[in-house]
Amino acid sequence: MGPLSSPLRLPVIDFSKENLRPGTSSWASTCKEVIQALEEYGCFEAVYDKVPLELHKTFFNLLEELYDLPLEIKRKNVSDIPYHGYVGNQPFTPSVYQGMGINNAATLEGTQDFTNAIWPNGNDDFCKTALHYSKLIAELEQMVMKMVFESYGVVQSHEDHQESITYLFRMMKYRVPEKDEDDVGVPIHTDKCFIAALHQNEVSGLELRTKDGQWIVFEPSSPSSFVVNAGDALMLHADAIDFSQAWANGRLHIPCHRVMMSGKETRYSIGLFASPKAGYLVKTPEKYVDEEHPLPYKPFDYVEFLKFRQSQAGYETALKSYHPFNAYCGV
Ligand SMILES: O=C(O)CCC(=O)C(=O)O
Ligand SMILES: [Fe+2]
Repeated sequence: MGPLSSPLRLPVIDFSKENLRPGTSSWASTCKEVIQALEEYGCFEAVYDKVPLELHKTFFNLLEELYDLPLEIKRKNVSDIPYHGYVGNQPFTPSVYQGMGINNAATLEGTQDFTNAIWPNGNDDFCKTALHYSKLIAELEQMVMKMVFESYGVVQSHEDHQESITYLFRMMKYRVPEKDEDDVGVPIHTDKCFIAALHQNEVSGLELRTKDGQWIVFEPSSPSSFVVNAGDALMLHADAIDFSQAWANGRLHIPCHRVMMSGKETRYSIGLFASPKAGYLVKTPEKYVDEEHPLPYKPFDYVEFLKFRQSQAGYETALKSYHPFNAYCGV
């Protein structure tokens, strides 16, 4: 096989280094790799062994048990925010897909709320494991976000940013399509969050689109790998910074992606999505706005935005643009 036929791969970035701490040379070189990858692909493969393999395995076993519960139990995972609760077995969702969500994940309250809704007598094992697991993944995302802020020269805003976010932990099951059944697991979309970290069992299916329209199938190079993916809210943030500070090449790519099912095995995956908290107004910090650099987007409430996306008007907007922030809050 010549180089032309070798499949495209995501950049691989090692987050397992011993002393990956701000101020060290490995931190500085990893920052560079992160920004290059986010600007070119909007995503990368993070090798992150702070989540022990045993924990991945334990959690994915619990996930199988969770999905073996009757549908009426799984439907107890409700949320008034679109795609934050149980999704599946409805005419408008892909037939092979089911997803459930822990809101306010990486906190004891959030994880307990989920557990108590599904198991009224509690399920300590699930609760503890999900909490530990999501906290470790959140640490990876926090590192990546700190690197983004540092690279764009606004590291002092990272703490405020950290205060403004909440985590949604989504757990997905994709069954093998039947003969002649649609093999789409998740239709093409961009994530709406700031940043997401995704991990899968040994079954691939996640495909991410490059700037020039080619599809990269995520084939992890190690069992400790995550896809780190930039969402629409991060583009907004980076645009604002870029705008105000006239950074050359400071624009992130937000990759469209999808899940396609093939083969004969059930796919499980998880994603931790860092998003603005409900009621929190996403806006360009005032210090970046002046006559020369007018507001790039109108301030908006993220959860209201998600609700808009769910409405008929939002649906029609999404058909026209994969980057619906412009349509929703463009100046
Ligand atoms: O299952 C996956 O790997 C990705 C799912 C996804 O893109 C999403 O839930 O937004
Ligand atoms: Fe996604």
